[in-house]
Amino acid sequence: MSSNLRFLPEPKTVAIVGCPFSGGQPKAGVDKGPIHLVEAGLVNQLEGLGWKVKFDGHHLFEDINAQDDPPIGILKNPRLVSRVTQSVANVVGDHIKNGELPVTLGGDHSLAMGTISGSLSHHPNTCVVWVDAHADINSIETTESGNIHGMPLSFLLGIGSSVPEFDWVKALLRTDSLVYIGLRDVDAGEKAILRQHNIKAFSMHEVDRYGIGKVVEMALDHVNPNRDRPIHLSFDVDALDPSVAPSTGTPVRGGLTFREGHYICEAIYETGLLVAMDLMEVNPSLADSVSVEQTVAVGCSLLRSALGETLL
Ligand SMILES: NC(=[NH2+])NCCC[C@H](N)C(=O)O
Ligand SMILES: [Mn+2]
Ligand SMILES: [Mn+2]
Repeated sequence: MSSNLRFLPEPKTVAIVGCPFSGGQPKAGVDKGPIHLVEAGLVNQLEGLGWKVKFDGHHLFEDINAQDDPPIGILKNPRLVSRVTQSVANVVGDHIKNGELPVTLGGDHSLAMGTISGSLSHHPNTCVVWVDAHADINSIETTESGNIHGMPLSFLLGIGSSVPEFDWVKALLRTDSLVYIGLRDVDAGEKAILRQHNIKAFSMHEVDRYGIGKVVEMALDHVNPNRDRPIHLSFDVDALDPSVAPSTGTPVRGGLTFREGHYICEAIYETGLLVAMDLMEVNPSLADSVSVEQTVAVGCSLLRSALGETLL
């Protein structure tokens, strides 16, 4: 059987990049997300879909003492986040070079600075579909929290003043190569950035108006009109409604339904253009055990949908 993914040779191989990292935001526990996803049986589930699965333990990150990592401006843990995401960029890039599909499990969404850099290093023409309640595009000038998980896209796009600590991030992503789905909690400074750079976003308002089928089609028409560019799917579990995925650090009501979230993954798989996926912000320390189990299960099932599971 030949791979249904255009940029992936046979035998179709997924490399799980578990990233137990929480330094891009203040809540403990999000570093346990990847461990829970793997313990829930993710590897077997993907093998069940016909994938060869590579997973040899979670990524080990260097640690930097808090006192050695004072804020830059108001950015918190800047050196730690920079080094960790740089190592993730190398790992993800290497998997793609080896002909594998990297699936990165977060951990907080600052990790996407690494994963997307990794994708772009091998496929410079990659477009990004960012599924999130948040825009994660604050610059050093606009961030109010100083949490870098709210900022990865500004670095990747080269928006705002550069922060020397993040010099390794090559601003290789073009503003017309990014599209959002699911936004509903966007900071004032971020709204200004989206407007100024004409960045395409389908908020929950558009999901309500057009339906998810049309929204995904319009999103792909924007970044990938000829359906020939590699796609990096970065999925923040908080894009889903908190009733669907409660265990996450920054839940926002009014989110995607279970089916809408899965539809996005199914439709991206159907393009045959997926080259990398992130599943971020699962935090098993937040909420009760039933909610945790529910959130972890939904994370696994989103990943299965993006890797070809169908309903029939
Ligand atoms: N990946 C996330 N969950 N991001 C939440 C970001 C929230 C807020 N916009 C901030 O800059 O801090
Ligand atoms: Mn989010
Ligand atoms: Mn996010």
